This record gives sequence, C-alpha cells and structure tokens, in this order.
Amino acid sequence: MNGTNNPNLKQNSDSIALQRATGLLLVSNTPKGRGVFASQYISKGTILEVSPVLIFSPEEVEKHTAQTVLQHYTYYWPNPSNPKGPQTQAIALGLGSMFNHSRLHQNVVWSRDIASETITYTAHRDIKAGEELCISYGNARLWFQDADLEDESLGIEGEDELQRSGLHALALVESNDVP
Ligand SMILES: C[S@@+](CC[C@H](N)C(=O)[O-])C[C@H]1O[C@@H](n2cnc3c(N)ncnc32)[C@H](O)[C@@H]1O
Repeated sequence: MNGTNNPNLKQNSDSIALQRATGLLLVSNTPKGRGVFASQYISKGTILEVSPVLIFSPEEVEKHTAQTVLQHYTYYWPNPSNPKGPQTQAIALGLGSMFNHSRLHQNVVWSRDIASETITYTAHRDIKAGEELCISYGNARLWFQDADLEDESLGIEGEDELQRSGLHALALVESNDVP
C-alpha cells in the first residue's frame, strides 16, 4: 500500500493506530539509567505508547543479541517461522525499551499484539506528575542491582527474595501481574 500524500488514508488491515500519550519525559542519569517519567497527571487506562517491535530469529539471538547489551532490552516473542515452537526475542522500538522495572511501584502494564507486532503500554493506575513510569520485569532474578530496593524499608529482605528465586532472567518476561 502506498499511503504517501493520501488524504483518505484510514486504519485497515495493513495499518495500525500508533499512540503516545502527552506528558512523557525521558530522563537521563537516574539511578536506573534513562527512564520515562510523567510530566503531568495521567489517568488509569491511558495508553502511554504503542511500540512496534523488531523480531530476531533464534539464530540472531544466539549469535548476536545474547552477546550484546541488547539482551537487557528484549522481550520473549513467538517465532514467526515456528509459532508453536520455542519463543524467540524481540526489541521494542520507540519508548518501549526505556521503561525501567519496579516490583513495588509498577504503574504500567504492557501487552503484546502478535499480529500487528506491537507492544501497548497502559497506565495501570492514576499516575501523578513527577512519577516514574515503570513496568515489571517479572519475579525472576534480576540481572542488575534493583535501585528501588536500596531505599525501601523492605530493602535487604526483598533483595534476598530475588536472590533465592534462583532463576536467571536474561530478557524481559511478559508479566502483567501487579503486586
Ligand atoms: C529495558 S532497559 C531500561 C532503560 C535503561 N534504563 C536505559 O537507560 O537504557 C533495562 C535496563 O535498565 C536498568 N534498570 C531497569 N530497572 C532498574 C531498576 N529497578 N534498578 C536499577 N536499574 C534498572 C538496568 O540497567 C536494565 O538492564
């Protein structure tokens, strides 16, 4: 489909509506690196971002992404060449790769749309201006020191719990289970 200069272009089976909420800031140099913050109040249920994904083949994962920093950004994704087989990995383009993890203060949930190859990020609760927008990377052991836990009263105890889980998370796992 060639939609260039087509004033009648509408959403159809060849196109998907992309969305990004207003009032999102990408902030550098936080204790978690870059992160996405709200510069204004955002109400529960607001679609924050629809990110197209780039899907890697299992061979590309093994030879390339698993050997690079990309492994800290990828989501499990069904393999288009073998949808019923083991999952491969995909990276969210746009803001999707910038959401940090919070186990205690998760305020964003995400869902995969396999057909459109997108991930939609949605506000899980009302969010105040100034709050960081965080997803959950799941309950598996994290591959980094969780900056949230350093200041939390449950601090060491929470960290122990993650260490004891004995799981190795080398990629973001889908989890919309909000604690
Ligand atoms: C998907 S990226 C998120 C964006 C990243 N902060 C950046 O600057 O590119 C995942 C990386 O963010 C950092 N990160 C995410 N959540 C964190 C947390 N709760 N505590 C510390 N670092 C975190 C870790 O370095 C992790 O490998």
